[in-house]
Amino acid sequence: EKIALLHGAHRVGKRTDATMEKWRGYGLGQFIHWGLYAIPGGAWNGKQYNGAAEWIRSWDGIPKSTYDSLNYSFNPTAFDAKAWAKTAKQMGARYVTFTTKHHDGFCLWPSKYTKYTVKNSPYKKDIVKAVVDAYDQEGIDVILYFSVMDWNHPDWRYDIKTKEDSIAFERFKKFTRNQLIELLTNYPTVKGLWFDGTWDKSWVKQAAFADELETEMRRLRPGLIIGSRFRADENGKRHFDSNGVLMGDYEQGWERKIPSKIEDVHGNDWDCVMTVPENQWGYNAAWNGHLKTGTELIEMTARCVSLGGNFVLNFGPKGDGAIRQEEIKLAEEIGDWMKVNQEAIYNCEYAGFDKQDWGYFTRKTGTDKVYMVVFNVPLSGALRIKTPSKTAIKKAYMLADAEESFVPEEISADEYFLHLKKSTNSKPFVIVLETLKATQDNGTKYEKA
Ligand SMILES: C[C@@H]1N[C@@H](c2cn(-c3ccccc3)nn2)[C@H](O)[C@@H]1O
Repeated sequence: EKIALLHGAHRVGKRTDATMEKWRGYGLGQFIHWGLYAIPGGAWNGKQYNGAAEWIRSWDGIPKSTYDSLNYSFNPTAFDAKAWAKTAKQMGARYVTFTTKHHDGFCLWPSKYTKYTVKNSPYKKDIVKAVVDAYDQEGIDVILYFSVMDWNHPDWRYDIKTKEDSIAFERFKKFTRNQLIELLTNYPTVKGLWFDGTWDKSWVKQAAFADELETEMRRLRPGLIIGSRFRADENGKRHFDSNGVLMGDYEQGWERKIPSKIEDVHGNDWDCVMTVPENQWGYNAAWNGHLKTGTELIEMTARCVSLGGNFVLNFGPKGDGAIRQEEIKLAEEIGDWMKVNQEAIYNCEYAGFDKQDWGYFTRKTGTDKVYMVVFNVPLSGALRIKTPSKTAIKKAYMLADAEESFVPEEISADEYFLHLKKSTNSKPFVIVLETLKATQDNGTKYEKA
């Protein structure tokens, strides 16, 4: 039984416009977390903090006013947005999500609405503009990350308990709206906004304001892409409203985690944003714990695309603006793989085949072309395929070398083995399946492989 909502979802199901269809097909994206937190890089007075480096201001023992004065030390002499964009291009990223303002409130653009910006730093220049222009030139779409929570702003509140809180937070809401309109006006080519810092009660109570602001931003920038993390409905429900309907254009809940089956995505668009270490977004000089390898990140990319989402890999440039060597190396490894196999990632979607242990199926959107992205060759060398009912395999061949083809062995109704030659693949590889859906008008049951 649906309940009446004024500020819940305003659309059921996926957006069908061209801008969103392009977003849906991105496959692989880059996240960049950069700001004052990159200067301490997870350590303060020689002491390493084991939390996320971009949250260091919030850790006990950090003198907040000293942290806040880091804008006077911000002078990234090695910052080169063109070099960043080239790295992203080389990796095969089709879009970038870039931090304009993180929780600490420092703005990487010269906002008119606060002094706490790059303009009041030795660097002075508009970093957001440099990034937008450089990525536009590489043909990589730009999404701007914006944290509503702003630890620096005197009117920010975690909750609204007193009349004074309420008066202050009204000022904060105006400030937030001003900055968002400013970003959309200054950088008209950006395709969307990636909101964060929206979980505290103060903002969750602003259902009507946030709903109206989202509507205003969409009017100002038709086609703008905004995810489910921006606002809550009037009952405080986030991501999914009180009727269980996703708010915004895609689900933004997959932070450092990936859905395991198609049912988990509820027929919505979604992106997964992922760190190389367990949980470091901003630059941390000491990367501890497990660092994901190139192959692991390629597998995460394939897994996301196989379940209809995009995989967005995070980079945390250093305080001087250079990207760290470990990230450059990962971008090269991923890029080398994408150069050969990008056809199985770009403009692909959930294939509708049963998941198999050897890897992931993706489908070229709107076609009968299916890709098998293979990570785990079974000891038998036989790759099992269970096709959707009445689907035949017309052809099967290696994406990297169409001459290397397979004759599927039918082992039961709609179930086949592809027998691999005893070649030792050290890297994930892709097999193309050209399938045929048996339909009434093609007469015969359907042609066998
Ligand atoms: C995209 C990522 N989101 C930010 C984040 C959010 N949170 C968080 C932590 C506890 C509760 C709710 C949210 N931790 N990190 C990270 O700082 C990074 O920006």
